[in-house]
Amino acid sequence: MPIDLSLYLVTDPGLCADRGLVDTVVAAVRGGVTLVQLRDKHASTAELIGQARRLKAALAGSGVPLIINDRLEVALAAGADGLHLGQDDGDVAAARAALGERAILGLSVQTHGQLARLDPGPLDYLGLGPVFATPTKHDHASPLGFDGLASLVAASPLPTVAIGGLKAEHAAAVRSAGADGLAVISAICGQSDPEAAARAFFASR
Ligand SMILES: Cc1ncc(COP(=O)(O)OP(=O)(O)O)c(N)n1
Ligand SMILES: Cc1nc(C(=O)O)sc1CCOP(=O)(O)O
Ligand SMILES: [Mg+2]
Repeated sequence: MPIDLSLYLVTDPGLCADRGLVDTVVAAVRGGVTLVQLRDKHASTAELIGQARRLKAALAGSGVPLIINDRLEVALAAGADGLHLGQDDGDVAAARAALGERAILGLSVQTHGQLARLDPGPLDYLGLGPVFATPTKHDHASPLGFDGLASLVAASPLPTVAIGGLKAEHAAAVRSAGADGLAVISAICGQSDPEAAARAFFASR
């Protein structure tokens, strides 16, 4: 089945803390989120596996896949639906071999050079960013803006999702740039009503 990248929620332990990770994700899915990524740069492997299993149980029956950020062993142990890797997070061909053909495998891309060097074979989608500077990721690359995003999308051999500083009011411009969807953290995770925050991304459709 093709992946629906329309609205991709990436979680953050700090921003989701008030409402709790699972409640935030469940509410966001009610609001229309189509894909969820568990991203926690500080949790131990055991903690991440526990979080992933709880999220997977909460998403059961929703049709929304659970992707794990960075950590192949967590994706495997938790039976997650996929993995998202950055440029320095490991070998995509090895990840595909370990996860199997049915898993969803994504890769972050920031430059045309990275695009030119990648082998799309093992991959399902690319995360392109950051569109804007964002305090949520301190080590992000130079912002692309919408023109830079459109240029990468046009050269991409795979479906794309834009990320970095994106809010509901950017949905139309991201789609005009040709991306298949938006990935967001703070526009949903940090909000008091994650369901309404997610719904707002579809308001201008
Ligand atoms: C959908 C999506 N796109 C890009 C990223 C960033 O991945 P990476 O560059 O590996 O940075 P970290 O998220 O690991 O800090 C992502 N997570 N998801
Ligand atoms: C996880 C992540 N990756 C980025 C990239 O550019 O690859 S930007 C980013 C953080 C996105 O958070 P927010 O939606 O709050 O700006
Ligand atoms: Mg990473």
